[in-house]
Amino acid sequence: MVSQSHRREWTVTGMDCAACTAKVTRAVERLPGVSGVRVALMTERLTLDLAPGETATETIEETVRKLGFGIAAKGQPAPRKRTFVLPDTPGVPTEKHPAGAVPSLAGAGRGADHGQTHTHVNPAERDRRWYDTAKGRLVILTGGLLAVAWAVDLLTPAETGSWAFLLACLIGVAPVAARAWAALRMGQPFTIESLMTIAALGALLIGAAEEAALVVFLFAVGEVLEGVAANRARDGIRALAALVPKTALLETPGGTREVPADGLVIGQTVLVRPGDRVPVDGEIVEGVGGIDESPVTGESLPRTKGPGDPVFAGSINTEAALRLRVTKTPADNTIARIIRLVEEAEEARAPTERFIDRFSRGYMPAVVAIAALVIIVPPLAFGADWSTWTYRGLALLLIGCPCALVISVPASIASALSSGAKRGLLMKGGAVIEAAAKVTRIAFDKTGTLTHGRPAVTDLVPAPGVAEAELLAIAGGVEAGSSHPLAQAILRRASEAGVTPAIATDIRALPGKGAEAGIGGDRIQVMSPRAAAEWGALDAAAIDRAAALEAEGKTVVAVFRPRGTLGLVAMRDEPRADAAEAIRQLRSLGIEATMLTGDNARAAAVIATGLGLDVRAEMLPEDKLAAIGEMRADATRTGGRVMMIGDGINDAPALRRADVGVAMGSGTDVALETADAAILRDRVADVPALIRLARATMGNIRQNVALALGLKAVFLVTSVLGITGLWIAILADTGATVLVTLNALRLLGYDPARER
Ligand SMILES: Nc1ncnc2c1ncn2[C@@H]1O[C@H](COP(=O)(O)OP(=O)(O)OP(=O)(O)O)[C@@H](O)[C@H]1O
Ligand SMILES: [Zn+2]
Repeated sequence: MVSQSHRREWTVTGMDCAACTAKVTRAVERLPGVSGVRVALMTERLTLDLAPGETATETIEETVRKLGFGIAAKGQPAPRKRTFVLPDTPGVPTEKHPAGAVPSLAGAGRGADHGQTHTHVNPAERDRRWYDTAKGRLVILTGGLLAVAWAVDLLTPAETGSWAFLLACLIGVAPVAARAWAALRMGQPFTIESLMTIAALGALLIGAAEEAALVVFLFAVGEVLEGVAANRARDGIRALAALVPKTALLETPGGTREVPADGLVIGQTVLVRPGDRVPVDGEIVEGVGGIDESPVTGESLPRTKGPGDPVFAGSINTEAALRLRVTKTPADNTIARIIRLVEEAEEARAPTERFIDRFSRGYMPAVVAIAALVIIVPPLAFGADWSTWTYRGLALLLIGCPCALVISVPASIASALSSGAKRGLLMKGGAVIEAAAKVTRIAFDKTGTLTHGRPAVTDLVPAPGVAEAELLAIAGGVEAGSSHPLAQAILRRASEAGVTPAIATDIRALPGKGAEAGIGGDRIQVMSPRAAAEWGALDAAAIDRAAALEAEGKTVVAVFRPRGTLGLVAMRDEPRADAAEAIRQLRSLGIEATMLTGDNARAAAVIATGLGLDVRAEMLPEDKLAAIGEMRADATRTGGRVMMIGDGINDAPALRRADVGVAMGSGTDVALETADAAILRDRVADVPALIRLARATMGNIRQNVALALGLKAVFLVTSVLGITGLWIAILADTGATVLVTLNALRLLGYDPARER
């Protein structure tokens, strides 16, 4: 049976905690035709898998609305709560250009737009004020009623006053009870609203009308505060989405036209004026200028780019007018993929989070049962006063709300993900953060990770009777089809020397060893001296010479054919400037770093000694996999994890084998999907930064869980003992939620680059 379910997305607003998302999930998954439900708190996204032909979206939207949340199809503006304004970036004008003011490439000079700095406000993201929302109106309603009741109480006999409080409480709790009722009808008896309603009505029963009215008001205030805090945590993700301009200047035969950026197609040419944000991933075809990629990669220094260089959507063109050829569809932009990754990461739950989820599911009913016992047992068993113990039981009911506990983990994780994304550190979710925090060993790929990955030819050693140019031409011929860094080095040198590579046939790569091809009737091999020696291709003098070059930290390849050796080519790849410092930082974090390389042992040792880390050289790709397996077995014994850092291009298997595979540098574009994490800048120092961020996040989560549980525990005891009352209970509950969210927000300002 071939049935194609389809996926649809909505934006759901007003969810402040994981209890809210659970409510939505459980209500929607019961609807006919719904097979898969995902609700993301921080991105406010509802994703449903619907049966073929299922279009009853009205029922879905109606259901969510009944629960008290706002909903709109993805891309439509949904009712919001706060104004969201992108921080003003000096010198960056908005993408709105006055009609007729579109400059041509020739006319657009440096600073064409200077002096006109606007604040970028995305109208779709313009939120409503808190007091416009249902929760906000509840605050005003309950607060107003409470004030009136107090006035009545002051000015009239006590009897009338308590009637005023009764009325205030009943009217105030009505909207809450309605939401509780809606959830109850969808099979969810225990929600914060139902607890609240029971507590308010119970307080009325025992004659605590004034306090009941106050509790309803404080509950409403708490809801608004929670919403504000949750929204703050979301801003990070929204800021990313707001980076890409909505319009682009498309070049057409009829001139330059302003078009929606999301309608661009590959191959079109767009104009990017100085000061503008780049609207799309593309390649420069004309113009040279500094590109500030900090919004995308976190790299703060603008890089000078010219024709042929790639640029990312969302980066800022700082000085010159540029003409770009569109190379990626807008949906496939690097920034779009980063946003998707952060969003999906937020939905991927960490083990800790799953545990808390399970815990809180059984927790609500347990709280209700305990509260019932507190109310019933003392009066029945010991003849204690009913109203005293009812009061204490109700307080316990309010304390029992698990909101703070349930939001503690996702709030920290969402903050950490946004904080990381801002700095070009991407992690795919809570599970990755948890594993990264536990890393005790890191395996580094050498080429392109610890080194620049752009070796240069240093020595050409032709065999007697062979000309340098001939050696280069033949080696270049074999390497012509290869993207291996060594091949590129040889080809660059050939082109610099004006040597045309020989024409080669049947080129074959020998992974971890070299390459071979047919040239002029001979089978030519370009190989590591070690592999060449296995062929018996090198004489003693050549072996000595290769060893001497390798001892200088160079990578040597031998070029030979069955009839004899043609010579040696030595190349050198410089370590990245910050690599040694990064390794030192890792060591101070208690992490053991090892370099894995296919390169020769002597050269590898020279580089490793310079950087101060262990090395395992002359490894074939499968050896690297085995080494990571060993390291994992070793680390897990002590509860540690193994991280592998590579450029993501040819080491994807090794990245997958590690507990945490991290793709680093420019190749990450390719690796975003396969690696667990990515470091967008070419910086080794971002590796310790990633570890620090992960550890800080786990620390933050521990603080949050302790804070939530601790506050609850303290007030649980004081409520049962009758030391604190109903309104303290509700304050403690929402207070804990707000504190936990604020604590999580501290991660947004956490600078993982700083050693502490
Ligand atoms: N295309 C090639 N041309 C010449 N030599 C090659 C080529 N491919 C591999 N080799 C030889 O095999 C060795 C190992 O190559 P491999 O690709 O496994 O490692 P690498 O990528 O150079 O280094 P690392 O493991 O640090 O990334 C190289 O040092 C080189 O001697
Ligand atoms: Zn809640």
